[in-house]
Amino acid sequence: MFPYVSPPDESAKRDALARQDRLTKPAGALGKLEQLGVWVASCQGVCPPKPFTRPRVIVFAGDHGIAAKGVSAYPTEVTGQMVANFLNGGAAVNVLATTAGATVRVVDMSVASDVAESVAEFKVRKSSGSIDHEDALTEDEVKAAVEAGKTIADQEVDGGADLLIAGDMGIGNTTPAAVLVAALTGAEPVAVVGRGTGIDDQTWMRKTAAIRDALRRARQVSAEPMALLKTTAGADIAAMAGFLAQASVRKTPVILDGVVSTAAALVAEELAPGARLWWVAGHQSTEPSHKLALEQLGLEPLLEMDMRLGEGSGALAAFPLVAMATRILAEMATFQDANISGPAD
Ligand SMILES: Cc1cc2ncn([C@H]3O[C@H](COP(=O)(O)O)[C@@H](O)[C@H]3O)c2cc1C
Ligand SMILES: O=C(O)c1cccnc1
Repeated sequence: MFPYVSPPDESAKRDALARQDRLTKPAGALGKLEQLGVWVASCQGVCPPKPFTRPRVIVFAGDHGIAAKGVSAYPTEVTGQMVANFLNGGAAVNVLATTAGATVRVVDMSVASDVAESVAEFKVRKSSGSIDHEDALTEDEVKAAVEAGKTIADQEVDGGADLLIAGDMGIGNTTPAAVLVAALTGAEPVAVVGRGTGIDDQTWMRKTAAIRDALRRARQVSAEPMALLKTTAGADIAAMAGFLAQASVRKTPVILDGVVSTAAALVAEELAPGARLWWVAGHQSTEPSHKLALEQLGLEPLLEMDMRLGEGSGALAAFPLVAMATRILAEMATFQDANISGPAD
């Protein structure tokens, strides 16, 4: 389904590393901002790198059958209501994107209600199977969802997007995300269960039992990414996996968000090995399985802000750092340009 993913450009990386040392600062003094700038240059295949002109957030919305088991602090109808909020510009993702200079697109992959025709082009179904005892999707549905994610990445890159973020909206979605992380890292249910939207202890117990039951089914197919998505993800998370894989095929850098986008990323790395080299982790959310997923991908989060929202919010909070890192490498004067003495020898 996905062609070979080539890694970011080594020669641009070498040029970027060398240029960092020529800029008017003590060598290494901008710390991780320097590494980030080098990563951007290697993704773009050019040094100095180009400042981002069209960072894009795609919010993948979908409901989850498992929500009926009482695993969230909020009711299912919030998913559709939040899609309307995104379209009206009133959600956290809208404000953060505007502040960061990014734009937002919403895609209804599997919301339980009909929200807006305008964002339902790729809609696969309403909600998903209750993963504690049945598959989330059928074979055809999972293929359509991954294909939709792939098409959306193509549309965005063809439309000029030079940095991509996948956000999530779906009541109950931290349950399938936790199951995916457990299935792909070998962790136990209690190590991956989190408080999601802010659940109480009773709900936590129901959620842990749901994760345990779903994990029993997921483990049987954990070596086959499409079967794992069919068993465990909804159409929203499956589309996100296709989107993240295709972003790397299209050599476009991605900032990962929280536990839901990172769970999708774990599967994307299975679908398209090497894709992870095109991603940075925007933040580490408070969900315990997010840390496990990031470790498995070998990604260190840029921020730790105790955020637990999704929607792309953590990735957007990190975007200004990525933009700064890029412009530092592109626009700072070198010692030679500014006629400043280099290190004493
Ligand atoms: C108003 C509201 C806005 C949100 N935006 C993102 N989420 C996030 O919280 C939900 C996941 O947590 P859980 O698994 O506990 O349901 C998802 O909708 C996710 O996108 C929201 C949740 C709510 C209530
Ligand atoms: O980690 C996240 O992105 C997250 C956490 C809680 C609820 N929704 C998303």
